[in-house]
Amino acid sequence: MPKSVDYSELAKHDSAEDLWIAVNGEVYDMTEFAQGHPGGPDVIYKYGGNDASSAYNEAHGPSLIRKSLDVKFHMGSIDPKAFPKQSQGNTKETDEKIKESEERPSLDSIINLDDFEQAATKSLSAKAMAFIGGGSNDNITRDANRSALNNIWLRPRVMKNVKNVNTTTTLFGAQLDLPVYIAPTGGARTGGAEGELTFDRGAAAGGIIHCFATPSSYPYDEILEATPERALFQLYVNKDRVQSEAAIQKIAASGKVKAILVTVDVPVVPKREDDERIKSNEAIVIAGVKTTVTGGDKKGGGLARQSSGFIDSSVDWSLIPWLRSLTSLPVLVKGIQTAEDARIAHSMGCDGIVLSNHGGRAADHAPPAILILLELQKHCPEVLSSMEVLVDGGFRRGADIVKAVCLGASAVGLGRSFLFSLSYGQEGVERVIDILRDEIETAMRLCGMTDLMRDAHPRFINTNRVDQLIPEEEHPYAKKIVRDRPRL
Ligand SMILES: Cc1cc2nc3c(=O)[nH]c(=O)nc-3n(C[C@H](O)[C@H](O)[C@H](O)COP(=O)(O)O)c2cc1C
Repeated sequence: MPKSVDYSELAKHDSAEDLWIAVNGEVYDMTEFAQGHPGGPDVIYKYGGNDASSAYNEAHGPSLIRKSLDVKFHMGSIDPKAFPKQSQGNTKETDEKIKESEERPSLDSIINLDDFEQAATKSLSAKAMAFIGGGSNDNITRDANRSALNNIWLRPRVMKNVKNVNTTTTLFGAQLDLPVYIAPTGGARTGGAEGELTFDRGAAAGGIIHCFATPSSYPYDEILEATPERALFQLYVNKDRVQSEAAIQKIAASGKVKAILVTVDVPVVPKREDDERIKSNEAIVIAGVKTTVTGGDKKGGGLARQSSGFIDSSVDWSLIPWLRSLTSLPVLVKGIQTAEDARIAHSMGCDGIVLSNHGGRAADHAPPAILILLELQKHCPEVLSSMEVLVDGGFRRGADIVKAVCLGASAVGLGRSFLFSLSYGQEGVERVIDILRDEIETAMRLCGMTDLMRDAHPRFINTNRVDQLIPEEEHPYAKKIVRDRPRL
């Protein structure tokens, strides 16, 4: 019989050094856990001594907290009616943010992937939209991902009998109907429905594959249970390596995970200003909680930057042999942005790489994803022919995917579009896949291709408008300046 905790007892534990919160009628001691929370400690501090159910439920599956914490941190049960009116404001906050679903367009009226983003503004909170939609700093790379794709032209060939077309492919032993996967997005429940669980079911129904993220909204065993056959797993290496080892063992034991994508492009959480603005406003209401974060520094809100928490920023290439010693699953490095690093990954014996700038959420001004693919074509085509090369960032049209495959990509990942589709549950996810299938097949037919993976070739595209953006390996004229006399 769990101990019963009353509100006055909960309310006493409201500081960073002694932090209890209530979630869905259960009280947990979060003092130790808060610092390692993937979303940063502040959001937990904010609810110290109080009910955090609404905020928790927006981004997490119901059982995650119970399964992530040692049983000794479960302090007992609390009757939700025990909360005084003002502290039930959390629910009101969510109600205000989750707008009336009647405003939302019907799924039938959604005809492209941008429509999903537009529709999501009707059902998601401003905070969720900022978290999902935002990139780093000025969003230069986020937006350039798309504009670079838009600057690559197709070269349609005609009279090719395109009555029947084939878009299927194989990725790490998984048969896919399309060379497309759901890119890993932490806390997918922020987009709606059952986050990762909905992605797994939707990907299976639509004949593609989902890569679930280390900071998932649900415990891994629940995600794997919802996965009929196959999935990919994205790994952020934890400062506490034991936790990463345990995660790898758990996902490998399921037999469903086909490959591990280890993400290396965010050794620190960059400055995500869209997200930070909203978080920093909320930080003002952190009342009576002792925390070193006060809601702003000279660079801005700063909260996202201080939530890098669990990611190990000391990771270097010795990571690859370490991963190899733990698992025989294929290992891909996610976040490769130069030909130099693609070559190193190749020489380290990785099974693949993911060309990605994290959807413009890592280094702002990093190159657009499709241009990294061109850089590899120019400087190290051997990498493309001997490893699986995945790419993500800004892909929104079937023709975008055809362009990437023409340049040698094995498959293309999409993050935000799938998150926005969650507002419509599994049907939304399947609809994204159907739209992409239709657009890919149409682009193939219009260009004279019948079998995508066989026929795709750079001759189907014209990259003249972006070719001057592909760097030489050495700067054409600038040299590192070594001073030959001491500074004055
Ligand atoms: C809300 C959100 C959360 C993300 N979380 C992760 C993550 O936990 N791990 C990771 O490797 N990439 C993460 N990504 C990056 C995606 O895997 C992918 O690189 C990016 O979304 C592709 O760009 P797109 O959104 O323009 O399709 C995230 C992206 C978004 C939008």
